[in-house]
Parts: sequence; structure tokens; C-alpha cells
Amino acid sequence: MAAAPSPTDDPRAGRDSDTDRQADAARATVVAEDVSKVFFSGSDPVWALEDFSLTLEPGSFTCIVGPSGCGKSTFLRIVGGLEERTVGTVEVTGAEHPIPSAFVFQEHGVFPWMTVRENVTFGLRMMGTSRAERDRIAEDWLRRVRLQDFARSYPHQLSGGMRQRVAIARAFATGSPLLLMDEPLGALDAQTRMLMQEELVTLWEQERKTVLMVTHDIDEALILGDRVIVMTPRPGRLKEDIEVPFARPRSIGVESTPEFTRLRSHIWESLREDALAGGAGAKEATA
Ligand SMILES: Nc1ncnc2c1ncn2[C@@H]1O[C@H](COP(=O)(O)OP(=O)(O)OP(=O)(O)O)[C@@H](O)[C@H]1O
Repeated sequence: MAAAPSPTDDPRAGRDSDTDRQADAARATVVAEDVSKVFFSGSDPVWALEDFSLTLEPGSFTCIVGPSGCGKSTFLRIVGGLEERTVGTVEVTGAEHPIPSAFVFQEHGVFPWMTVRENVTFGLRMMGTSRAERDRIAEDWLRRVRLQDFARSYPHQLSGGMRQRVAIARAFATGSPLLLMDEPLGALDAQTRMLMQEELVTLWEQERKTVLMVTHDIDEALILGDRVIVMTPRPGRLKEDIEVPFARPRSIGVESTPEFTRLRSHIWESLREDALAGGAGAKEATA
């Protein structure tokens, strides 16, 4: 007989109601096959991606690292429908939602003319969610990102870390089954970034949305991700697909384990190898 689940077995333990649990159950599957992308904006075509294939399981957290300019953001934008692919297919399935994917960008992702609360509920307003439901969800998310005392503040009144918490809360609050994060913590100072990594991993473990995140920070990829995808220099192709073995719930403490050190060195060597071979610059990645 299977053992009864303990409170820590349920990633959504502590959530408010069954409705929350059902609403949060929707997660996307992403299947990208042989995606290539050529930009024709200058005199010469730029091959950003070539035959890049990736499958994201529902409720998984996947991080992409790679040399600067290898096409990471381009791929994220193609998955989110912000960019057209030149060749290949991308299918996002498994969860019907009015907002099929929600983005978190590195900076400037919040609307400066809206209050924190308005930012957090923006997607819900676009979906036609009732005022009462928006208020309930806003209260929940503002509390979870510790911004309940700043609901009426404007982004310029917040620190960079607080602004990113708004952007992250807004993405989660939409209930979208797929979150696409492009260096969401990249503009933060080192200390704030580490704190935010812990907060993000906790929020994600409660929600288990499908997440695809681009980062230059190898440690961040290993702390947050179930998998780390290493890309080649441009045109970006899949170089390595690494399963991250650390149990969840995870804390920043995994950084001090020998396995973490081994994986960090392995990924760094993989990026460095390309840089030394004349690739586009693993200097952007931080070991
Ligand atoms: N709209 C565009 N028009 C022309 N070229 C573009 C466009 N967008 C991206 N590129 C080029 O495509 C390549 C991949 O860009 P992309 O931003 O996806 O790389 P990246 O891996 O995310 O880079 P970084 O790590 O530096 O953010 C780069 O050479 C870039 O200059």
C-alpha cells in the first residue's frame, strides 16, 4: 500500500481551496521540433537557431544557458508567439487558457503608469475576470511576494528586486500554464538575486507551472531547474540536456554539495570549450 502523502509531498500544500488546486492543475506541454530562425534585417541573413528541438514536460522547470547571441531569447520568443520561426514546428498543448503563456523579462516588464496591484491583475483584467476574483487573487499574490504594503505604489517607488517580484507575481497570477522567463533576475545585485532565486523556487514549487527560463547564471540554472539545456554558439543548437538531480523542495543550500560543484564545472567547461573554439562568447555566462 502506498504511504499516505505527508504535507511536504504536496507542492501546493497550504493553498486556499480546492478551486485553487484545480485552477493550478493546468500546465502546458511544449514540443519544439527542428526549429530554425533566420533574421533578414541587415545586409546578411543571421542564423539565430538551427534545428533546435526541445520538449518540455507539463509542470517542469527548464533552464537554457548558452553563449551570448546563440538564440536563447529568440527561442523563448518563438515559443511564446512573439517571433515567427523560419522552419520547424512548435506545439503548446495540454492546457487551454486565455493567456497561453506569460512572460517575465529582465527589466522594464512592469507598466510604470500602473500601481503594483494593477500590474499584478493586468492579465486577469484582460481575461475579463470579475473585480471580486481579481481582488482575491491580487491579495493572495501580493502576500506571497511580500508586497502587500505596496499595493498602491508605482514601480518607480520600488527597488529593482521589488519590481521583479511584481513581474513574477503578475505572470503567476494570470494562471497561464506556461511561464517564459528571460533573465528575470539578471539585472539584480548578487545578494538580491540569491534571495529571489529562493523565492522563485518556492513559488514555483507551490504552483508547478511549466517554466522555460533563460539565464546566464549556471548556479541559478542548477538551483531552479529540473533540466539545464546547454546551447551551442550561434546558430543555436542543442549541445547538452542535463537532468538536475537535486530533490525538491530545494534551497540555496544545494550549492554546497559536491554534485552541484561537479555539474557547475561540467556546464562551465562545456561553454568555455565553445568560447575557446572561437564561439560567440561564453564570457557572458557566470560560473
Ligand atoms: N530582430 C532581430 N533582427 C535581427 N537579428 C536579430 C534579431 N533578434 C535577434 N537577432 C540576432 O539573433 C541572434 C540571437 O539573438 P538572441 O537575442 O536570441 O540571443 P541570446 O542567446 O538570447 O543572446 P544574449 O544571451 O546575449 O541575450 C543574435 O545574433 C542577434 O543579434
